[in-house]
Amino acid sequence: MNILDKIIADKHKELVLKKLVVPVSQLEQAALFERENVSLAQKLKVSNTGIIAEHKRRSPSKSIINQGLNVQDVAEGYENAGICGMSVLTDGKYFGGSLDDLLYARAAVKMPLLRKEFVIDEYQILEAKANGADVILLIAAVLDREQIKTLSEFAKNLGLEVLLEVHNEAELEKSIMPSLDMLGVNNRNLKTFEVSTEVSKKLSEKIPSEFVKVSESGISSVEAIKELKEFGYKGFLIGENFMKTDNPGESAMSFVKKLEIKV
Ligand SMILES: O=C(O)c1ccccc1NCC(=O)[C@H](O)[C@H](O)COP(=O)(O)O
Repeated sequence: MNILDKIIADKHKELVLKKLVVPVSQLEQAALFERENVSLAQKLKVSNTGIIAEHKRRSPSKSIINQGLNVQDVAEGYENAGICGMSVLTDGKYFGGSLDDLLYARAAVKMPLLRKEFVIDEYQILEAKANGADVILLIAAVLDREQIKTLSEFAKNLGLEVLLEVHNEAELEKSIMPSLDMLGVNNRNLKTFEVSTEVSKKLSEKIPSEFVKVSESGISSVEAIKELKEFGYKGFLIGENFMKTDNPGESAMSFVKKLEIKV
């Protein structure tokens, strides 16, 4: 079993328990359920920099990254840095995140928030909405076409945007459909942890132009972003590079400033 299989097996168990503790009706009654969505796709389309910065305490590939920070401080720092949106990892077992992280980030900032989760069930999309997300992630490596269609349409009906993540051509080909807003290419192979921005470059020409292209993982320099922009990418998801520092917001701010000079 690779790490992705293990995560998904755990998600199935987690969901059985969660549904017993918090019924759908409770999620639908949350005050944030009525909140109007802020579009990440629109922000990326008009931005010169396109940074989506992630809150990531630890990960299966890197173990501990930074466990000593307050998510609200990180969110405020990122917003002050002028980034386009924030990704909040909500998986507890493998990433040290929680839905509370999403809720606290929402309380702190106005910018679009992506719930970074291994979504396999509509219930998780309701949780995302109830806890202040604007965007959900769907990972093609763990979903078939029918599931991508059902889950993305469900999210769209709730007013959420959908970032669909792929890592190879087969995943991309099976996933293209109108209910997606952004197509993300993960430079990290989630089964082997190998990372290369060449993956984004190779897949770029296969992504239809109506989708906002996002390059994810392993990005740590403005030069890498400059190169990826030449392949049509408008969004750049960065986690560890900011989170490994004592002040991710300040790191993001100096990164954005350097990028503005270069682009
Ligand atoms: O990051 C991991 O080790 C990982 C392992 C298994 C599944 C997903 C994983 N990461 C999720 C992500 O996609 C990244 O957190 C995100 O793209 C940011 O990556 P980075 O800038 O390299 O921290």
